[in-house]
Amino acid sequence: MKIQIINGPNLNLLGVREPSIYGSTSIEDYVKELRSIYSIIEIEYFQSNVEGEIINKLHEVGFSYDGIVLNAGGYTHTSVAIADAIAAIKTPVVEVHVSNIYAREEYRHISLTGKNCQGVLTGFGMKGYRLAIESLLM
Ligand SMILES: O=C1C[C@@](O)(C(=O)O)C[C@@H](O)[C@@H]1O
Repeated sequence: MKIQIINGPNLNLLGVREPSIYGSTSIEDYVKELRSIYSIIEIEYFQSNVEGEIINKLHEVGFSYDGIVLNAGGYTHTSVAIADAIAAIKTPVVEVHVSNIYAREEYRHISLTGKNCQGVLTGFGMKGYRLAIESLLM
């Protein structure tokens, strides 16, 4: 089984960036932990601050992988193109947000991408990535 985690803009700074909102665990450490918990799954990690690179990655894995865990960061709220890419591929996508987007600024309450995903997990901290993997295993 192959799962691709895709993180969007600024999420390379998880652990450093606004720790009161996003916590202090780095994504590299968290992915290591996930790989040790789910040793039978191939978990690939990709991060980009560039919208087109996220779309290219969705296309690249979206017809062969078993699941995609996507945190599109700020593009969640703005990117018709990422939403279209999710709709275009075959692999199920689970959307994750570390923070609870509904408890924050109003412009974060809209997810353009969520509608094309199998489901959305928001506000569970880094645990959201694990919950998304669990949902893909069911
Ligand atoms: O970059 C991010 C991170 C985020 O996706 C989250 O994981 O909580 C929430 C977004 O609103 C924000 O732009």
